Amino acid sequence: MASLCAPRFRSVCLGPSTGAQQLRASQSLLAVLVYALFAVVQHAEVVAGLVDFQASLWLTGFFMTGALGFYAVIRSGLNERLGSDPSLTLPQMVLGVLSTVGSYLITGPARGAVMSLMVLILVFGMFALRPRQARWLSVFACALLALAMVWKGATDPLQYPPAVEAVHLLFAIIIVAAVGTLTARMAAIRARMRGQKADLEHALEQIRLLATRDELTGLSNRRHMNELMAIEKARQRRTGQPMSVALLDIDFFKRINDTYGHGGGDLVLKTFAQLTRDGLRSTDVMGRWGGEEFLLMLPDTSAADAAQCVERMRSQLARLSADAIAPGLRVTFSAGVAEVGGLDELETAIEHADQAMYRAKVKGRNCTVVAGTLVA
Ligand SMILES: Nc1nc2c(ncn2[C@@H]2O[C@H](COP(=O)(O)OP(=O)(O)OP(=O)(O)O)[C@@H](O)[C@H]2O)c(=O)[nH]1
Repeated sequence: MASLCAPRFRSVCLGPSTGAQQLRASQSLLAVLVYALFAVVQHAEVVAGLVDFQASLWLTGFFMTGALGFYAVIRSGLNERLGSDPSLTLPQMVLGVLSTVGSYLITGPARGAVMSLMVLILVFGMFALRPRQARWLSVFACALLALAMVWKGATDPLQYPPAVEAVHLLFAIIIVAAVGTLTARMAAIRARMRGQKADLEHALEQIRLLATRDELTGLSNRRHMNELMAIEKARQRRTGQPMSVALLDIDFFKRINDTYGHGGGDLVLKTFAQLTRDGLRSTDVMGRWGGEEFLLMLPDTSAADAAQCVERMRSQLARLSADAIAPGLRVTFSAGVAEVGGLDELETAIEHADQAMYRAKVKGRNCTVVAGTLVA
């Protein structure tokens, strides 16, 4: 029963969303509990005759309203629409500083203990504030405390003797400055770690791209093609659908290189890859198999349909004006198509496609041959 209630209680208190938003809600709820405890202690001070009841009531009203307000804003999700600090850390800490200074003003002889609360607030900031915010908060806390001390020293010197206030102020400045510096350092370390994490993610993405893509054409490389085909083959085994592969080899590519230079050859490869890829179904995958050779995988496609698809690519390529690459350049390719049969392994089908492509070359190039068919 308890285990059933716990998630429900959690969801009611922290909201249905998970991750960062739930963490924010739980932290603001924790702050509400800390303020409630603080109110209880303050009430004990009222009972002990150290704090005035009216003043305690006003202060308790102030910080409980503030804390519950922050919790309500975060629990409702409104904080996510409020700009760059959805955790509302800085405003929550400003509330903490104001409440602490308020408490210092009304606590009289026991006010020394209140100073430790200021440290607690700044330590909370260590985990969330940016360096600039942490410095700003330290200065704000010191300035506000100094004002409170000067004011009380001037208006209530019996309870707040100026000499004692001066000592309190000095200690407060030292402690707040030290904690503020540590907070700023911690924030800087966190910022550096965030940067390193982003660099690492970027590097991982680069490694993934390098491992799966052909650098020149942007197509899947041979290794990635093998992986994708193995996955597709496993799927095909389950569905019983046909699947075909086609090997496309640019004709007389050596001559293109010799005539237009290696740069011209590269441009032809890139243009060829772009053009042929654009005409494919989303499930078809085109990869660079080697040099000027490309492998096309066509799931749920018979060899005859695959050959038609390759012929469509051929007419698209024929319509391309290769003059943009080099005047008078004409690019054609020869292709071999093979169906990956029931028990045929992929390697066998690719071998058959390769042989068919070779026959297309022998036949005079710029044509497609389907494996297992007679060539006129
Ligand atoms: N520019 C460029 N050339 C490449 C690249 N990879 C391989 N090649 C060249 O592609 C040429 C392939 O030539 P061959 O294997 O003789 O084939 P081909 O000239 O296309 O003749 P057929 O295939 O019989 O029509 C070689 O000169 C390779 O150096 C590349 O990435 N860029």
